[in-house]
Amino acid sequence: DEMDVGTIWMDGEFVDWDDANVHVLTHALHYGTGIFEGVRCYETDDGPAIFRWEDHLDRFYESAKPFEMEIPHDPEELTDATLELLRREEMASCYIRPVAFFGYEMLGVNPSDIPVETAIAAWPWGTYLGEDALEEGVDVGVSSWRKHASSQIPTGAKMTGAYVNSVLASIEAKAHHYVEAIVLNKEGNVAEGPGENIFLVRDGELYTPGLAESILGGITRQSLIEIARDEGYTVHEDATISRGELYTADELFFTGTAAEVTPIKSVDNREVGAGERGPVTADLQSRFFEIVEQQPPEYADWFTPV
Ligand SMILES: Cc1[nH+]cc(COP(=O)(O)O)c(CN[C@@H](CCC(=O)O)C(=O)O)c1O
Repeated sequence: DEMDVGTIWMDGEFVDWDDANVHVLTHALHYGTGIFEGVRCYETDDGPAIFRWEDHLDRFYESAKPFEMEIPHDPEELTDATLELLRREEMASCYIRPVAFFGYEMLGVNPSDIPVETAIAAWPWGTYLGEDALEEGVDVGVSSWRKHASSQIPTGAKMTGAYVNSVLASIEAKAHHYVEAIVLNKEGNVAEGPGENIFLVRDGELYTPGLAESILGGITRQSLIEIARDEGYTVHEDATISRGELYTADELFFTGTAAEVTPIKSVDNREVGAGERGPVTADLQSRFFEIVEQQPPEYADWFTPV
């Protein structure tokens, strides 16, 4: 199949893609008790380099904390395994998916005696929201499913089971012929996308919901905040954005490892601004891609060479 790039690292071994399997009574399959990361490696002017690897690896271990999950591999081992995987597969630009999960022992909700399994896969992954999404922008719909509150599931952690919320929102968006959803939190204010953070531009200033809005603290979000400020923009990073403000925004865009910087051109069939990628979005999008392709010295610590 088109994703098969050869080998996958599983608990210390490199195994063939087709042999990277788990038992059907794996705890995480039944109860959503896995944690994962999404990381991009970019082909830069100085060779392939992973974008903000340390930040993603930090979040990987943080995501395990609410489950009292002990990942039986230290950061150095996972870093070496990832670099070795990318070198073996000779992939310059790719998407890296580390995952750790309660494996197979016995079922029952409590995972405390279940062994933890860890795997790292990588494959080429193009534009997340469609071929022309980065240039043309995407049409999105506000979901009728609300984001679970961080008091119900820690939204700062990338827990596999939590993504049923994102899946439901995504199914609904597609059913309504939208490319993607925007999910509101239980207060009815804007949280994020199913797999992305969101930014709003109004009168040249940027606004993005903060952690109190039950969002994932995205690494691309953090990068865009820093890049925008370096470019002289004012950024409100703990904004509370109401649904109506989505309709009257000058510009909207998603950020994420997979989504990168994707303009939003309409919400619930209302055009955003001129109904196309806005000027501030275009400016920050091109600066983001310039950075990930050229590794400029001022952002050098964001890159781990392969
Ligand atoms: C809910 C959610 N919010 C925000 C983000 C952006 O976070 P960051 O990647 O650190 O900037 C992601 C990443 N979504 C990952 C999974 C996508 C998938 O379909 O699976 C990703 O972009 O890798 C989310 O899943």
